[in-house]
Amino acid sequence: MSNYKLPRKDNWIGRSSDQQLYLNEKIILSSIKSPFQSNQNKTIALLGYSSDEGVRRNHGRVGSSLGADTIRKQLGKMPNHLDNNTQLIDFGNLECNDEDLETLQSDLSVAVKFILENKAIPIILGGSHDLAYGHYNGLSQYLPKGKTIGIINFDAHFDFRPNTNGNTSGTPFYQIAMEHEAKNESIKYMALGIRKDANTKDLFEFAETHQANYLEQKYFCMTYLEHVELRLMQFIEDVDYLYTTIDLDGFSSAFAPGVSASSPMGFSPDIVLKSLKLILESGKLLGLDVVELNPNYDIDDQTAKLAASLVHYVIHKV
Ligand SMILES: N=CN[C@@H](CCC(=O)O)C(=O)O
Ligand SMILES: [Mn+2]
Ligand SMILES: [Mn+2]
Repeated sequence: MSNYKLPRKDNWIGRSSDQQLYLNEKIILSSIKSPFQSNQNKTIALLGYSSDEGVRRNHGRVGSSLGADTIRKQLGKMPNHLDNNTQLIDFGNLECNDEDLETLQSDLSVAVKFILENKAIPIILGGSHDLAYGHYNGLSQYLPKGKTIGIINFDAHFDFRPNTNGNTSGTPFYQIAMEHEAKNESIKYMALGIRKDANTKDLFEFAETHQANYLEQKYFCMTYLEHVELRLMQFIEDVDYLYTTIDLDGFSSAFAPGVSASSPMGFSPDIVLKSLKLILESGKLLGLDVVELNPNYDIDDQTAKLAASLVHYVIHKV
């Protein structure tokens, strides 16, 4: 794992209380290279994916390589409501230093599998959305054959672009779909918040021909809560495990300006929290990531704080 960087204490700043009232006091820094035994009831493992290459190849605005550390800096300032039997570990970052995105993705798969084998729950901090390909592969390599993983993607985009010219932030679910197709299986995928003005006709056609579930942005809101919950529950019932990926560019830019491709007409945090509640209560969540934070375009740290709040919600409910 040549791209691996150890966790840094200076990413965990904030108030100190001597009673672990804050997450910067709760966090444990550990190396992914040394086996750990989770001796607690629950262990949550944070790992960063730091690369701009996927966005660069996808013609986007670079800066997501700074995302993981920026989320940590906000998360550490937040209150700790975890009980003493829950461990929160920072395993540091996987960083792409030589444009070798494909190696970074396979390093991520190895790391995710390692985390699961040690009975911890992986939460990957991004980082561009190409990390989804590595994250998903790690989850699937960990599971016995025959178990199904449903992908729930909160996103303005399908990310079904062909990877003919290499993997990018726009290709992860195309790659997964094609690998399933080669085995005569179909991808179990649900995208929430898809924007018609941000996905071309061929991407919608790909979604139809590959039985992908999706809800357009105009229906992914509190007005249609019952419908959203029904569609989610139907999807969750049909799979053994869940992989959840939150692309911050799906949120309205009123909430998340700090991304590569912002969405003025995006969704709101309230409907995402309702959806996450269902996902977490299903007990099927295997791994989760928050992707595409680009601090270069953030305003007053709003997007970083939103990302940290989402992680805060998940770690306290998982
Ligand atoms: N992960 C992002 N994927 C989007 C980016 C859109 C854009 O840059 O405008 C996509 O490829 O469609
Ligand atoms: Mn995406
Ligand atoms: Mn997106």
